[in-house]
Amino acid sequence: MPDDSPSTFNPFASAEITPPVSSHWAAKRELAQALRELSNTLVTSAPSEELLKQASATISELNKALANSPRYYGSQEFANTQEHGSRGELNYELNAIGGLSNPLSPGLNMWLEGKLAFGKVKCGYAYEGPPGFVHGGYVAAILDQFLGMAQIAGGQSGMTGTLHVRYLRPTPLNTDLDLRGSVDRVDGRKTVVTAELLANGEVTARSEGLFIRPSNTLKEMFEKD
Ligand SMILES: CCCCCCCC(=O)SCCNC(=O)CCNC(=O)[C@H](O)C(C)(C)COP(=O)(O)OP(=O)(O)OC[C@H]1O[C@@H](n2cnc3c(N)ncnc32)[C@H](O)[C@@H]1OP(=O)(O)O
Repeated sequence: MPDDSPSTFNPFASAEITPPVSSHWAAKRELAQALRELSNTLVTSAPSEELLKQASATISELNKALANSPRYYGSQEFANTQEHGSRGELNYELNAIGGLSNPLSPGLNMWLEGKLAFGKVKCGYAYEGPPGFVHGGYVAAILDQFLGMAQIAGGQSGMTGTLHVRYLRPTPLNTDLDLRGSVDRVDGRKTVVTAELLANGEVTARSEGLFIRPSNTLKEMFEKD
């Protein structure tokens, strides 16, 4: 059983990708990466219809085999098993933007250095919006997740109340993107965090998020088993 102690798991401690907590998650990370590559190939290739249909049938068969295994719908159900990791560990694997075992996630890596937050991500062709550039919705999603983590630098945790993004220039695909951010101010349950997204050293988007630590009622709602 994985160690559930939060003191042994801090994926934001350094720029290094935190290793998976078990061989199960290591194998899932590999499969998620293979699926990302498959998505990239699908949106950048023009195979024959025959090959496309053959690929659909093969993948459907594989999906049936995977679906026959024990199923847990959402990270809370995984956590309830007490066999697949703590909530923090599961978020690191399954999150929509940073989850390394989630093929939809571009695998945003984030870490803290003192009061500053940093991140790295690269978006392939599956994330295209304007030709050659990242879809603005993904830019906002990446910034949302990053700002959410950066709150930790101010010792806070909360949900996004508002997110403001100023798109300064298109964000290129297939390019190492850097993020940097910090807590601007904390006022009770409210934390304002700011961040920038950079490509090749140039800021492509600037954002500010207001994060609100939920009231007890909401907290109880999220934490119910
Ligand atoms: C480490 C990884 C972190 C990941 C972060 C990822 C970020 C996310 O994507 S989170 C998902 C997106 N966000 C959501 O779904 C949030 C949905 N909204 C909610 O759950 C609630 O409205 C929530 C939690 C924001 C506030 O609820 P609650 O705690 O009941 O707030 P409430 O007591 O009514 O209000 C508290 C204060 O905040 C203000 N406030 C509440 N909501 C908002 C809002 N959306 N915008 C601005 N101000 C707000 C209120 O006016 C009040 O202000 P004041 O104290 O000055 O009167």
